[in-house]
Amino acid sequence: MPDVPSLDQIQRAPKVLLHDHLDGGLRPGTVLELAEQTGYDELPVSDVAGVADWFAAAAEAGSLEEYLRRFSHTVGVMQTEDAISRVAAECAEDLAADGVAYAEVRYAPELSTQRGLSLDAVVEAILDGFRRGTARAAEAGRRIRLGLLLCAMRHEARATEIAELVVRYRDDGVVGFDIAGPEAGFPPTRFLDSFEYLRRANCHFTIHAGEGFGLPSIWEAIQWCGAARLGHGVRIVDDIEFGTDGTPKLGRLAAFVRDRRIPLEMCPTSNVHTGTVTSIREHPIALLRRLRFRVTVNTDNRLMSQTSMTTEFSRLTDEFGYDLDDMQWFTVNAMKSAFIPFDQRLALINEVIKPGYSALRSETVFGKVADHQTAIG
Ligand SMILES: O=c1[nH]cnc2c1ncn2[C@H]1C[C@H](O)[C@@H](CO)O1
Ligand SMILES: [Zn+2]
Repeated sequence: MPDVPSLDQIQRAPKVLLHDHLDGGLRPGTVLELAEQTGYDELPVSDVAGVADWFAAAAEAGSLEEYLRRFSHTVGVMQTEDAISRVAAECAEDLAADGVAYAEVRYAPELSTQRGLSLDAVVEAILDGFRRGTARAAEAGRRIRLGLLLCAMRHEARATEIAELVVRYRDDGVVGFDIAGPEAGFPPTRFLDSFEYLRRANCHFTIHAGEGFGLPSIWEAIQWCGAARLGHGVRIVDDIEFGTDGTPKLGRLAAFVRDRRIPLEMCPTSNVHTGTVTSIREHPIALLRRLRFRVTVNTDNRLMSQTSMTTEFSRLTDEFGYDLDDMQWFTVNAMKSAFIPFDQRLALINEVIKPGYSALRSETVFGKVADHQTAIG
């Protein structure tokens, strides 16, 4: 019988997050305050509970396109350097409080240029916020390290500028590139020149693929563009068949993804909300974990999907009975797949993740011994 971790243990366990959108994780109260401070008057609601509920209605979106509509209001309040920096600082603090030891948070700087900010100013405001938030978390006794991924929006045409921005800020906390936004109709090869440029510059990138569109999108992301990781990648299961005896048979693309250990940045709750999967129970993460794909667990959008790393893991534990060993497996997978240098990843695995899980495991063992002694004593 596996040791199913308690909610408190899941929260305290060191976690690694590779896929989290800065504009998908604002505190509801911050959305309201920033709207007032920056003169943004298009919020559909005017109290904190109303804001939280309004964004949470994304849970009923049912399609990626509908889900994405909610972002116009978070982006709407992220148009000044102070506002962006505050959002980034709170993001660092919130993730640290959730027990995240390392996170790569992503944002599309082009979204914050509506009032004239330059792309560079947006990036600097985020990095400044990360520094302040990380320091505040450290003061509260929580250590977190953050990297920034810059996204280009798939339905716009600024990928070249954003790729250049990644190169410009690579030594200051920007660790990679991504494309985000509607997937159907905007295939990865639309940005092939940007991906080729980044490869020649030895930069890392992931691509949202296999969420709002299927295998062709994943195939392009990997085989044409050279993505190091897949954002979601859920629909890789379309390339797995089952024999009459239930034996899974991998198609060539699925086999390639597994053989090459291409990380899948899976976001279970978000996938339910975008209609990519019907429920957590039906989520392919269980099958892919069993088949030993390099699966990782992520939040995507904490505000819209009302989630956190603790919530994601507790939902998975409830549905699939995952224990601390499983949690550590997902976490080490994520740390191995991060875009920071190898020696730093290794240090986090050996000095933070493994000792953290060992401590939790011994707690469980000693807890049992203590219970047993109480029972016989
Ligand atoms: O799950 C997603 N798929 C594609 N795009 C997404 C997802 N979640 C957020 N985005 C978009 C909306 C944000 O405005 C943008 C940058 O963070 O990325
Ligand atoms: Zn995403």
